[in-house]
This record gives sequence, C-alpha cells and structure tokens, in this order.
Amino acid sequence: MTELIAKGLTLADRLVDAEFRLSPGELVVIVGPNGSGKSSLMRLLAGQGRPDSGAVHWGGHDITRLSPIERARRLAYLPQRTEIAWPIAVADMVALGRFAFGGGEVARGADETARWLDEVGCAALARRSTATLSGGELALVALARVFAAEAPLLLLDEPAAALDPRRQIDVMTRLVARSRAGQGIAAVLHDLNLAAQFADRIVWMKDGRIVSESRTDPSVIASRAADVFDVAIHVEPGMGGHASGLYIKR
Ligand SMILES: Nc1ncnc2c1ncn2[C@@H]1O[C@H](COP(=O)(O)OP(=O)(O)OP(=O)(O)O)[C@@H](O)[C@H]1O
Repeated sequence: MTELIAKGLTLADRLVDAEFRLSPGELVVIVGPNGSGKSSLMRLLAGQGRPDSGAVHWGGHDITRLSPIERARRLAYLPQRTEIAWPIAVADMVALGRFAFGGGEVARGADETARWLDEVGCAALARRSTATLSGGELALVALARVFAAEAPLLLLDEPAAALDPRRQIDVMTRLVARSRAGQGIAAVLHDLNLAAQFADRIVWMKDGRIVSESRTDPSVIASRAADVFDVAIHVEPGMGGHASGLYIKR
C-alpha cells in the first residue's frame, strides 16, 4: 500500500509549513492546543480544500486533483463535527460510507451495515433515526460510516472526544487492530493517556505548526506536554503489566 505525504502545507496563518507522512499499518495521533491547526491539517490531508502552498500526495497523485470518488477510495475522513442535513435511518447513514463504490454498493452496503455498526458497539441502533441519537452514539455511527468506506487510509478528527471511557478504549482498540491489519490511521486526540497507550507515534502541534514528533513513552509525553500545553504532568509508573498513568497537575 501507499504512503500519504504532505510537504510544506501552509494555509493562511492556521497552518504553517507542515510536513506529515502517514504509512499503511501505523496509528499516528495528532495532539495540540485548541486552535493549533489540527483540524486544518486533517482537512488538507483529506483533500478538503487547497493549501496556499505545499501539497498532499498519495502514490504520486496530488489528492486535490483526484475526483471525490477516486479520493474516497484512498482515504476516509471523519470530520470533527458530524452534520446531519436531514434525519435518515442509522443503517442508511452507514451505507452512505460506500458511495465511492457506486449506487449498487450503497444498496448492498445497507445489508452489511450490521458489521460496521457492530464494530463500534452500535448494532442495536440500525433502525433508529439519526435525529434520535445521543452525541456519543452519533459519533460512533459516523465512525462506522468511515469504516464502511474500506479505504486504506483513515483520517479521524477527534474520534473519541464524545465517548465514555469504556467506548474510548473500545474504539482505540479497534483502531489499533485496523492499523495492524494494514490501514494507515491518523487521529486527532485531546486525551494524552489514550495517545500514550494506543499510538505508534505522536505528532505535536502548536500555533499552526508541527513542532515535534515523539514516541509514546509517558516521560517523553510529559516533557512535550509541558512545552506544547504549558501543563505539568505527573507520571505514575505502571505496575503488574498495567500501563503508566499520566496525571495532569492543577
Ligand atoms: N475558515 C476559517 N477562517 C478563519 N479562521 C479559521 C477558519 N478555520 C479555522 N480557523 C482558525 O484557524 C485556527 C486553527 O483552527 P483548527 O480548527 O485547525 O484548530 P484545532 O487545532 O483543530 O483546534 P480544536 O482543538 O479547538 O479543535 C484557529 O485559530 C481557528 O479559529
């Protein structure tokens, strides 16, 4: 499979000279303060709009020059907010994730939606209207729609933000399993504990710039977080096979 390569991405003062690569089989987590440019980066990686300078390439193609269908076969994008233009059945919303394969596949996808809904723990919601979902349920169904696209690359803007602790762990565990099965996944997260436990590497943003890239050792995260978020973090060493804990100090 093919790598996604972004070079010199600049968009007004929201994003400055960003370099980013996403390879098949890895789970990259992007962190940074509110307004630091994470969503701006994700949108450009997903080919939503053109940068002022720089470009995003996949297999030699500038992704902004691909048709929406060609792009959707290569990458699936979960925006930070899921807008529902009008209410539809949950199963239909998930099936729409297959639009890149044509109308027949969307219809066939409707029969298969149980698989992707099951993957996010929402099989029981298939017949509900999207208008009736809780915030977290809607976020999970939107993730199921992204899974339905079966694209080699997933770009997920805060896939865990609306979720309770159990579902955060379940979703991150699924993302790890998908990356191990070959998908390349980039996910924006605010929870440094989730980043520490599930990411292969962490990309740190501040003031519109990618300021560093790190491994996921808690001590490394604590030192980067001090620079990027201006917070002190206490690292509680893991015992008996448990992961270390990160505690943000007041
Ligand atoms: N369409 C726009 N026009 C003007 N400024 C914008 C626009 N979109 C985003 N911005 C600004 O660009 C900066 C980066 O926004 P972005 O949404 O990329 O941040 P973020 O890191 O994803 O933040 P958050 O963690 O709050 O979601 C912010 O200051 C935001 O107000």
